[in-house]
Formats: sequence, structure tokens, C-alpha cells
Amino acid sequence: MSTLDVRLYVVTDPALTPEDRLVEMCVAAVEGGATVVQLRNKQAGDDELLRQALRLRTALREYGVTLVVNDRLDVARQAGAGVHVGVSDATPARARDALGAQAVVGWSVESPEHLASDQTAACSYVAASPVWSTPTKADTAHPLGPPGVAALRQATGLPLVGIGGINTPERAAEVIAAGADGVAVVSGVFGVGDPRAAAASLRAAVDETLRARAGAQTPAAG
Ligand SMILES: Cc1ncc(COP(=O)(O)OP(=O)(O)O)c(N)n1
Ligand SMILES: Cc1nc(C(=O)O)sc1CCOP(=O)(O)O
Ligand SMILES: [Mg+2]
Repeated sequence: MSTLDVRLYVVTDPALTPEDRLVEMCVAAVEGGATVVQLRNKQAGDDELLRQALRLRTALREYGVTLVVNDRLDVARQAGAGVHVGVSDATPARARDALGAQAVVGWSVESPEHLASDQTAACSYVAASPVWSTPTKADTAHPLGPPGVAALRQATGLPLVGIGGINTPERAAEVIAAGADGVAVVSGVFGVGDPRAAAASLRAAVDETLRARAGAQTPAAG
């Protein structure tokens, strides 16, 4: 199975991506360079969320990006999407059982201890939660900062994204330089006027830092 491309992972928020603009804004983010889209709407009922997930799936199919639903296993399964779970949700193992071997299952990790758990065997990727504090989500663990991301990198070979407060290309570059494979972003893409341009700037910073990191790891010839 090929490695999941998590370079720019955008996460929706009903306050920033209202239903009548949800698809248009996600398509713009993908055209700017997003590789994963997560539908996150804590208030929506299952029927409403499923309707949104199906609309997104249809619109995103031609772009070949990954669609993930936050928290709700049943909606994810019915939409043919992946799922993201946190420490207070269903476990990754339960999500894997519900969605099957091919599905994308993501897990929030708040410390290297989480990565010592056998739950990681069920994960397609993990998210460093949070890198910086953010007004977008108040109920997070203590921020890890880039050093915390580096500690998680040492503890896992799974695709690793940082999330929380990554709202500038400079911050995105810091997270990648610390060892993450990608950045997960809400307000830095959907809270600005032009999601396509914001996604393109963040993606450029991610790609440039990944290239610099790869160059630094390759021994010079001679
Ligand atoms: C990519 C990504 N990382 C972390 C989270 C947060 O998940 P969780 O801790 O379960 O919190 P809620 O999003 O459910 O409020 C996420 N959704 N996506
Ligand atoms: C959905 C989410 N999860 C987080 C975590 O730490 O687990 S932080 C977060 C919101 C991130 O929003 P922004 O990019 O606007 O800072
Ligand atoms: Mg959750």
C-alpha cells in the first residue's frame, strides 16, 4: 500500500465553511494543494453530516484526494471515507474494524506514550495534538511545540501531521523541519479570504522544507 500523502491536510469548520460554501471552499483548497480534506462538524446530525460527506466525495473524486470524516464511524463508513479519532473517541482498532483494511484511520496523539500503544497498528497516520494553542479548538492538551513534534517523530514511522495554530507558511515550515510529514490546518486556509491562495502558500512552504530536509539527510558526494 502506498504511503498516505498528508502534506497539506485541511479540516473544515462550520463557522468558516458554511454548508452552502463547503464544497466550493474545499475544492479551492484542493486546487491550491491540499492532499487530505477532513469534514469536521461536531454539531451536525448524522444524516446532515452524511449528506455533506457524500457531496464532498463526489466533488473531490476527480482530484484523487483523501476524504476523512471526524469522529463518526458510521458516517465515514456510509460515505466511503476515512475517519479521524481522538483520545476520547472510538479507538483506532475499533475504527479499523468498522471501516476495513483499506480505509484511512487517523489518531490524535498528545505525547510519545500514546505512540507506545498497540493502537498504532490500526492507524494510517497520527496527528501531533496540538502543536500550538489555537482559538479554533479550546479543549486541547498542552501544546507540544516543534520540540514535541520532534519527539513524536522519533517514536513513530507512521505519517505524522501537526495540528493547531499552523496558520502561516513560517509555522508550517517549523513543523516540517521538526520532522512532520505534513500540516493540518483549519483557520489558516478556511479563515482567510482566499482558501486556494492560502493553501498554495502553505503547501509551498511544506514542499520546500521537505526538500531541504531530504537534502540535509543525503550525504554529499565525494
Ligand atoms: C488531523 C486531526 N488532528 C486532530 C484532531 C482532533 O481530534 P480530537 O482530539 O478527537 O478532537 P475533535 O476534532 O473531535 O474535537 C482532528 N480532528 N484532526
Ligand atoms: C481540529 C483541531 N484539533 C486540534 C488538536 O490539537 O487536536 S487543534 C484543532 C483546530 C486547529 O485549528 P487551526 O488550524 O485554526 O489552529
Ligand atoms: Mg474527535
